[in-house]
Amino acid sequence: MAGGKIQKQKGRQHMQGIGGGGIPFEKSKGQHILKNPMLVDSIVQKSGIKPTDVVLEIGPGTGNLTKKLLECAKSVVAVELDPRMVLELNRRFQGTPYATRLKVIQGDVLKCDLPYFDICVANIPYQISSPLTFKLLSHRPAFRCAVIMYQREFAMRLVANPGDSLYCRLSVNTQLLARVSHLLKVGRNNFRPPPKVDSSVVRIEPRRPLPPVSFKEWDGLVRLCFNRKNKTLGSIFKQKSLLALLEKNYKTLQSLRLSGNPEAIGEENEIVSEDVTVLANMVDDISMIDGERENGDEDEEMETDSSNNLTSFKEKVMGVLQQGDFSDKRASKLTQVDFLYLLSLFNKSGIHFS
Ligand SMILES: C[S@@+](CC[C@H](N)C(=O)[O-])C[C@H]1O[C@@H](n2cnc3c(N)ncnc32)[C@H](O)[C@@H]1O
Repeated sequence: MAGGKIQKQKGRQHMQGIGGGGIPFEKSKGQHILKNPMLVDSIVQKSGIKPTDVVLEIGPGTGNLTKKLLECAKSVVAVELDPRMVLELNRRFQGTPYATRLKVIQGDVLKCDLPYFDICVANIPYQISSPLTFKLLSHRPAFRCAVIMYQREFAMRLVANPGDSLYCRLSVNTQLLARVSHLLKVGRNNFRPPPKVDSSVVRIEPRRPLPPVSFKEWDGLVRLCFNRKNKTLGSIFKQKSLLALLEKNYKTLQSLRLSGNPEAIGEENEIVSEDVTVLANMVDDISMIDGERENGDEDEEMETDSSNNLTSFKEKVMGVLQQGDFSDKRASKLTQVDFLYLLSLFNKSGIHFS
């Protein structure tokens, strides 16, 4: 493995330890280098890389994982933010048989265009976990699988099932687009310097084909439901402000349709063409915290006998929930299929969430 001994950096709290070539690690860039060769081997082995594969590595650092990837793959494209690491990486592989099969892109992976790849294998900086995951999932053509090291809690949210305490909007949205499975638990002492949290390696396999749903609509509905994931859908959809918003959407779409405006949503369940871009955009606020609102921060519920315009719209919404037997259900227990069914029922009644 590359890298010398860890040295204490007095007075430089953002730098913890020295990497290969004497590079001080920067905490702000999530620089925690894998130091356990057996773990690196295990990650590569579980990735199932074929000799014909192009592998994308994000954040190669000093190249400990990169070297093992180069041993199995046709080629490796590595995207690294830190120019010092890029220099170190080039120095490490220069003059070796690997040099011609490694391409290093210097830059922020969230901002650069990703090339074609079959598999992504990466020990990523944890601060970009969410946007990076959805950037990968919106990449086309879709890759075969990604094997990624995440902070343990983030990983457990990705793979959480209905009823699990960590089941949240991140779980539902990721699992709509991909099959996710937990591969390995990784203790913090496998890294230099050790991070404050434990980690897990997760496998992500994009679904092909993707479910026929507008992701903007999907995320609109899921966001509402998980805002209060332990409340019944009946009580969530009784909120006056929510009903008013949905009704406004409903009326706008009705009038656009009547006027023949092409921007109006056409056939129910039609998939809009910009969907893939939407995936990358909709994740900005999908973080580890699912944003459930505290009790006491409740919107006013619509009275059943209120005689304003909203009453009939509320009945329409309640009718949709009853039709699918959803009134007493909670987001925390709903499966992908449940959400897809609920969305289709709403859409069939002309109610939309984007
Ligand atoms: C957790 S370290 C992994 C290093 C190496 N792959 C290993 O396992 O030993 C994360 C690496 O990602 C790089 N990095 C941080 N932010 C990045 C970004 N936005 N785009 C690309 N690389 C980034 C860091 O400089 C660092 O080298």
